[in-house]
Amino acid sequence: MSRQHQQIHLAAHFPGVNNTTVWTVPPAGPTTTPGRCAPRSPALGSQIDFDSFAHLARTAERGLFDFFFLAEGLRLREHNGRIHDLDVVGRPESITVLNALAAVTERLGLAATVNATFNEPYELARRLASLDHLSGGRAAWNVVTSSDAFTGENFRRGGFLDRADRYTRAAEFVATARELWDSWTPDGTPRPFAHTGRHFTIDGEFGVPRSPQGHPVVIQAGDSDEGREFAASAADIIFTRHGSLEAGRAFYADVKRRLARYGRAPEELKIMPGVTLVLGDTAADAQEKAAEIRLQQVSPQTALLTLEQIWGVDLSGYDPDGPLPDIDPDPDSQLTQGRVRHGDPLAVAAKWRALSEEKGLSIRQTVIEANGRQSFIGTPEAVAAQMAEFVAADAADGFILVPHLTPGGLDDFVDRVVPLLQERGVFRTAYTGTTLRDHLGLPFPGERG
Ligand SMILES: Cc1cc2nc3c(=O)[nH]c(=O)nc-3n(C[C@H](O)[C@H](O)[C@H](O)COP(=O)(O)O)c2cc1C
Repeated sequence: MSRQHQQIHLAAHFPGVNNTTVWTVPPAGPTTTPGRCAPRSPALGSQIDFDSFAHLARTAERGLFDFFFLAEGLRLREHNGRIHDLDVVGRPESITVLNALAAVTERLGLAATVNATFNEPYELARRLASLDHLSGGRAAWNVVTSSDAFTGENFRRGGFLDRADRYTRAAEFVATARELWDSWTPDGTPRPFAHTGRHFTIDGEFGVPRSPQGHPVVIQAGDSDEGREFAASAADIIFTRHGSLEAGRAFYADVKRRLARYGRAPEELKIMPGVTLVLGDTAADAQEKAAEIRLQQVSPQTALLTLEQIWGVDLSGYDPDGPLPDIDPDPDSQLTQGRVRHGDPLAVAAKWRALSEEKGLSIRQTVIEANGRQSFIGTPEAVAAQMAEFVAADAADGFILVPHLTPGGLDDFVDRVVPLLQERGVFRTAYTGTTLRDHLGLPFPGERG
């Protein structure tokens, strides 16, 4: 075998739909100020400027990454009319941004998060096939399934589903999109399509010729049993939150085991956790930086609102630097609005109380301790070694890196860690193909267009 080492796949996540990002661009003033909230107006400029997207994408391509990834937040998280102070407002629509990035990159895959609940197959299949054409075979679709009424209110028809239906719709959506993509022959002849199903009944002729990848790469993000099953049946990549070695190994084994049921080989679905990292010249330096970043990511207001998501009651009267509330959560509360779900509120509250008591932590310190851990902290050598170990131990096939600074947060990784991964023989030293399917080593559906 020429390849002794398991190869790592890398993607760059452009932050911006929650409080991961510490908006210190440019770095004015001390970065150590506790609880410094992102000023909205300077942040607004850098998150919309095309230069920000282009910088991160070019950095990822310089680092020979597999793809660039845009998340999507259709509505800001809100509690009692209060919006999370570090959440990003006003992010441009993802596929539009990726079409523009296709013009300033050559090889990098371009992945858009688009919701299967609030869109329609014909239109989305057309836009993704168009991106695949314009980029020469680099398009990917992260299929998300948020279906809450709060987000649904944005859409004309109320647009939300029962939780139980969100994956049946997503699965039929992806299958229908693939019927449309397959309706043109590789030599350029359109054939009529007709789809009759529970969620969609459509027929006609698809407007876009077969694209270079045949089917844009499909990514799934969702962690429930139905979500994993949907990924095993239909996705090329899973974007997961399981970033620790043990949780990663359990998730990896569980998901790969499901593939055989669909006649698929384990390598046909790549598992890529979203991870954060902090590099330092020494281990102590990295730990110190990591603590500063955690403090910035969890402002006093973020700490209280995070707690409200669990407790389900208005906690605005509590002091973020004081102890946890002694009242119990309301598990049936409608107070919290948004995407983040922490699991059973009573169980989470009990866990957080125990943590706070054991270590003598305030509300804010508890949230930081429970939620704010970075995945890889250390010198470039240590981080490269840990990443290689993860992949060798079957805890992941690669990583979606979520930098905490935009747009320069990946520069250090590309300059200092990528060369070390290459030296270890676990990461490419040049792109060998032109499409995202080539980078990922994924099969091409049907005949190559
Ligand atoms: C790693 C990860 C990233 C996600 N990113 C997004 C996103 O960018 N936009 C979105 O609307 N939902 C996002 N979701 C939410 C999922 O699509 C889904 O609605 C949610 O996880 C509930 O499904 P589940 O019960 O299967 O986990 C993400 C979920 C995960 C696990």
